[in-house]
Amino acid sequence: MSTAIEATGLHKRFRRAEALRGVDLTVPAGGVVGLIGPNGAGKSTLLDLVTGILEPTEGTIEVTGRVAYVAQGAPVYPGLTVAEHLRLGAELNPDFDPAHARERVERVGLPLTRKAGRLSGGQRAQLALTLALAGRPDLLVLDEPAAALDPLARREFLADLMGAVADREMTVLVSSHLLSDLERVCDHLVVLVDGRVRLAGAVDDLLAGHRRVTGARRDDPLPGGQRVVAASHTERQSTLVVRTDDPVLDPHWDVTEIGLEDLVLAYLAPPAPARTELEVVR
Ligand SMILES: Nc1ncnc2c1ncn2[C@@H]1O[C@H](COP(=O)(O)OP(=O)(O)OP(=O)(O)O)[C@@H](O)[C@H]1O
Repeated sequence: MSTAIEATGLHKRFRRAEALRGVDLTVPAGGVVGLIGPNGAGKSTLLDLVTGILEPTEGTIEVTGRVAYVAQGAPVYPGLTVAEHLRLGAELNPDFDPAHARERVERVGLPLTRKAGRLSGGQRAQLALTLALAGRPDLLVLDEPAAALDPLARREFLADLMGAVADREMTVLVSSHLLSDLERVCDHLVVLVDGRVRLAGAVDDLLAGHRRVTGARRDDPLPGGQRVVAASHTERQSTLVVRTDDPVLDPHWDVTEIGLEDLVLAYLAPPAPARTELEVVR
């Protein structure tokens, strides 16, 4: 499988903050990659490095093909009309496909003569997405594209984005701090916490490789080689999220599958202490 993004040992320091603290990441080409993490995790910084707006302090990043970037808030020129945006796009970008842009503008119902400053938040996001797609990128990067939209507009925007992806060979890297935005649309997930990648992989593989286990509380350290991602305890019961490629056969534990939201939440929580390891009986 070819690679869209390859980052190795990526650090980015600003004067006061270390936004990225050693990111190693391989993003396969094709499909939608969700970048999720809490506020301040370094998502925008990583996207700025992917798009070449920023240079890393340390490490390397390689991106394959043409890149289009819709930055946070879907910036457009408020004083220019929709038609003027299309003309500007064509002038600035030799790869711009004006027919595609015009067809899309009509389809999503953007009035050509309306100034961008008078469009709704959802329409502005659509305009920014149209301009990006018309550049026929190999990699489309979107930073919190739906943040300003209400839930319905959000859903429509993301569904439309999925349609655009299905029509062509393209990788989409889309960031959000809301998993609900991403879980319906992404094939691949990267969880960034505190400037580091805490989890990355194909969604199907991630779901297959984790289980939630519950059982009567044990205070003694649990032997075994499987990694506990998160643990919570009541007086009597322990609930663990474990990373395991092997079936958990110990009858002490009740094992269930885990949904994507709970899986991501487990990785967003502070890491479980190393001693809480679960015995896996093969
Ligand atoms: N230009 C900058 N100058 C100084 N510090 C910065 C700059 N850009 C980002 N930072 C800092 O780097 C850290 C990561 O910020 P970043 O915007 O990449 O996070 P984020 O995950 O995109 O957050 P959010 O979800 O809030 O947009 C933060 O501590 C932020 O204050």
